[in-house]
Amino acid sequence: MSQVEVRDVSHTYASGNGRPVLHHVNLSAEPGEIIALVGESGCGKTTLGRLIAGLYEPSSGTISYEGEDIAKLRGKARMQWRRKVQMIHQDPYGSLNPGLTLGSTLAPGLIGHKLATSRTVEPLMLELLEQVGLDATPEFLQRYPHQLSGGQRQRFSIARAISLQPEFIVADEVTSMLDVSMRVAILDLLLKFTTDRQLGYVFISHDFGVVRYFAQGGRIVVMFYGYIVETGPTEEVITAPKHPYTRLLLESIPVPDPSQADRRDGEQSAEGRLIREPSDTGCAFVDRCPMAQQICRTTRPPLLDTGGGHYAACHFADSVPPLNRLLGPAA
Ligand SMILES: Nc1ncnc2c1ncn2[C@@H]1O[C@H](COP(=O)(O)OP(=O)(O)OP(=O)(O)O)[C@@H](O)[C@H]1O
Repeated sequence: MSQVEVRDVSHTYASGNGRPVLHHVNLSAEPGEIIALVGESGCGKTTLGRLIAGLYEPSSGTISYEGEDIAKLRGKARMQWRRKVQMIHQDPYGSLNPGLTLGSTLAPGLIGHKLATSRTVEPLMLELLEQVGLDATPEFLQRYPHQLSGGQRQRFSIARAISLQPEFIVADEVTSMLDVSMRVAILDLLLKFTTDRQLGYVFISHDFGVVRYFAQGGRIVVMFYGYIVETGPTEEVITAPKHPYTRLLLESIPVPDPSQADRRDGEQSAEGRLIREPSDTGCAFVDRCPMAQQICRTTRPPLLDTGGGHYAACHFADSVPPLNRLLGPAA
C-alpha cells in the first residue's frame, strides 16, 4: 500500500470556466519518496497539491492516505491525517496570520495535537526554531510575521509544518520568492527532514534546476494542461525526456553559457499559455508539438512505460530526440 494514492482524479473549479483543470490524474507516493511536479503556469500543479493536502475535494476520483480515502475520514482518524500531511506555500507571508506572534502561531497546533502541554510548549517551540536555523529565543517567538525577512518567514513556515511531526509535505514553489542565495539553504533544510524523519514530499516547481537539486533520487511528474504527460526518475527525465513537451521545457531553459546558445534547436519556446484549449480527443499537446502526426489529433496517447519506470503519454515516445545540451548545474 502506498502512502499517498491519487486515483483517477479530475477537478473542475465551481468558480472557473467549467472546464476541468485536472484530467484523470493517477499518482502514488511511497514513504520518504520525493515527487516533483513540474509544468508551466496554469497546468494544475497547485490544484493537485492542494487536493493531496486536503484543502479541496476532487470533483471525481479518490485521494487516499495509507489506504484510507481522505474524503471519508472523520473524527480522530481525520485529525491524525490532518497532522500527518502538511502544506508549505509559495508565499509564507500570505499563509501566516499577520496578527499572531510566531509563538501564538505555533502553540495551538502543538497543544491541540497533544504534542506539548502549556508547560512544555515553549521549549519545544525553541527547539523547532533551532532546527530551522532561526534565533531560538523567547524574544523571537514574540515577533510578528512582518518583522521577519522573506527567508526567515519561509524558515518559520517550515518550522510550523514540521512542528506537527508530519509524514508527508506538499511544498508549493517554496523557494520562488526567495533570493537565489537563500534557495539552496531552504532546499537543504527541507532535504534534511527526508533523511532525519523519512518525510515524503510532493515538491511543486516550474524550475528544473531546483527540481533536479531537490528530487535527485526521486521522481519527476510533468504536467501539461491538467494531464500527466511524463513521469520517471529525475535524472532520466531531465537527460532523456520521452515527451516532446518535457523536451521543449528543458530546451527553453535559458542557457547560462553563451557558447552553448547556438546548440539549441530553435524550436518554439515553451513559455506562455495555450492560445487554444486542447481538444477533447487527441493529444492535449498536439497544437504545439513539433512531432505531431495525424494519429495525435484523433487518439489520446495513454501514459505508457517506456522502460525502467519512465512513463510518457506520447505515440512517438521512442522517437523523441535526445537533448543536444545538458541542463546546467543544479539549483
Ligand atoms: N480557486 C480557483 N478558482 C477557479 N479557477 C482556478 C482556481 N485556482 C486555480 N484555478 C485555475 O486552474 C488552473 C490550474 O491552476 P493551478 O494554480 O493549479 O496551476 P499551476 O500549475 O499551479 O500554476 P502556477 O504555477 O501559476 O500556480 C488555471 O487555469 C487556474 O486559472
